[in-house]
Amino acid sequence: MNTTPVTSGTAAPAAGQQAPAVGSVAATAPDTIAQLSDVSIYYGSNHAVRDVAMPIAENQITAMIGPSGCGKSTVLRSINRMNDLIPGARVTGSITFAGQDIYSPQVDPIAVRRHIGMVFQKANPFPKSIFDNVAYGLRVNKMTDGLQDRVEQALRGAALWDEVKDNLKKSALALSGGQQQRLCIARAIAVQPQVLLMDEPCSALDPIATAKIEELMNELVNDYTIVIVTHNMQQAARVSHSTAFFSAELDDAGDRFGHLVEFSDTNKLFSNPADSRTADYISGRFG
Ligand SMILES: Nc1ncnc2c1ncn2[C@@H]1O[C@H](COP(=O)(O)OP(=O)(O)OP(=O)(O)O)[C@@H](O)[C@H]1O
Repeated sequence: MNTTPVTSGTAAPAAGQQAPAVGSVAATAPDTIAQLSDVSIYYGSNHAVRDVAMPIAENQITAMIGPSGCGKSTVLRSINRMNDLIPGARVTGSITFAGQDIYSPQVDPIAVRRHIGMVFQKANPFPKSIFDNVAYGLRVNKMTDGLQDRVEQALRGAALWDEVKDNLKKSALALSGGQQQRLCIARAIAVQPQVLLMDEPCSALDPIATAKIEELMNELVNDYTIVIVTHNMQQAARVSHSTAFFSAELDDAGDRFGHLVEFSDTNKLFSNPADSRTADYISGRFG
């Protein structure tokens, strides 16, 4: 991997090129692009998530499952420093990306978010044209050489090009919910990140649109590393290579906190979980 630091001066790659990797890889195994170690996340005085340790494997899909409030979205957002945008939120422990601690003071969170993009639960296109939505991040990141090509590539990558190529000037808000979510994926991949974080990307979609996104994820994983939070255990079982099962417990003071119960190969987690709490959850006895 390249050793470009995550600073605001990170050079933009040319159209068609993958963004350079960040940092040295000395501290991580070759197929581990990110590593969470002893991660705790606070909202003010609320120690909401405790002691999470898990790897994120490169060019694989990692799923995070667990009951509501166990901290899945909180952990997901910590992987690209989106929690920085929430007043009072704080992360301790370490999260490395390509061997570099993304919370180190030298690291620019905006550069982190260009390398580690995000797609949200509810499609959130800007009230702009389809073209301008995809071009948005490219313009912000000054990646405007070959802009038309970059937009086309991103829309092709998100399996949306054929449906919109004759209407690029149309408002993104006129697209269907599933198309809007694929547009948001196109917007995220346009700046050529290495990791895509997806927070329940199908929860607002019907089964057909959901199937399209799952199919798309299977294609995207050839070029990107994907981490998905999902409430849908079947979805996690269908699409992911590894699964992290989170749960929530009460501490001695009666405060509720989320933690990682089990992380393993998806097939193993669903067929032969190591922890009885995982077994209870996946069999529907809890949650
Ligand atoms: N912006 C926030 N400000 C304060 N507390 C928050 C915030 N977001 C989450 N929390 C708290 O952190 C804990 C974990 O919430 P989080 O949304 O990460 O869980 P989750 O597993 O993703 O839940 P769900 O499946 O319902 O989306 C909860 O106690 C929640 O109240």
